[in-house]
Amino acid sequence: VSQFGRVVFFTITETFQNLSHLFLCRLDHVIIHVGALSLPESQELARHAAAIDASGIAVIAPFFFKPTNKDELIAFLQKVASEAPAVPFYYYHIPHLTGVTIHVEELLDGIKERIPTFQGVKFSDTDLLDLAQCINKNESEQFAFLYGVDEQLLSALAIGANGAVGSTYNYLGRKTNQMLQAFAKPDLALARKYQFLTGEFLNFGIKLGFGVAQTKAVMTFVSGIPMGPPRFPLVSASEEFIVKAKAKLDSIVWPDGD
Ligand SMILES: CC(=O)N[C@@H]([C@@H](O)[C@H](O)[C@H](O)CO)[C@@H](O)CC(=O)C(=O)O
Repeated sequence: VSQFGRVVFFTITETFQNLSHLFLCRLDHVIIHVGALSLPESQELARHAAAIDASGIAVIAPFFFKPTNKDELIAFLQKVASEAPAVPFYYYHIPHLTGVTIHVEELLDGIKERIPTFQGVKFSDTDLLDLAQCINKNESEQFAFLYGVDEQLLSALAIGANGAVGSTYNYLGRKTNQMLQAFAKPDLALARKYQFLTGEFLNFGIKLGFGVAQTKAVMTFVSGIPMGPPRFPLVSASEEFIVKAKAKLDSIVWPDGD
């Protein structure tokens, strides 16, 4: 994970239909998301992930009856993690979807004592101050900080994120790898050029109504693998979106042949 190895991170219930395709390629790590509104359901998913030798499990904060402070959130996470006591555990922070805005910096304080398998965070938030504090305060730990706002990955790298998980890597992965190489050199001007391409595509898509359904449509036309429709209340992307998104992506991916 920390060397940007190939990582797949998904929700069990969302992706069973695609598993046959998944197993056609070699993956170094499979981190299974086992979060759910119901604690027993989440625990059952954690036990299942352990039984099938997942490389890790991840959990979002429950978002109907929400934890209101760090202790409540840790207590919930601990009850899930303890069902898979030998499996590395990741907290999946995605506050704009869960509505749980407890700072990760706070959560990490003493987390290893409560959750010995704690391995890191999937950080899907634009609050880079929180991420920076997490990294700064945990330098002596080997935590993985997997950033999840693709259009801001370069900024997260600059403050020490050591991995990434995101939807655009399914279709702008090569550009992102080029960005990582430029960042490692370091050639920041070149890295920015690649980062801006992701932003350009998303900005274009957002104006047409971009979300999970549209991501599935893009992944389908890029890979040729049918991703299936989204679940209600989401509805499938329109033909108009698909035609325009395809043209835009082609103009971004192919102009210089790389
Ligand atoms: C809300 C959402 O879908 N966020 C994505 C991003 O990759 C996002 O699509 C991208 O940054 C565009 O905004 C990831 O953080 C989440 C994700 O890939 C996942 O949960 O599988």
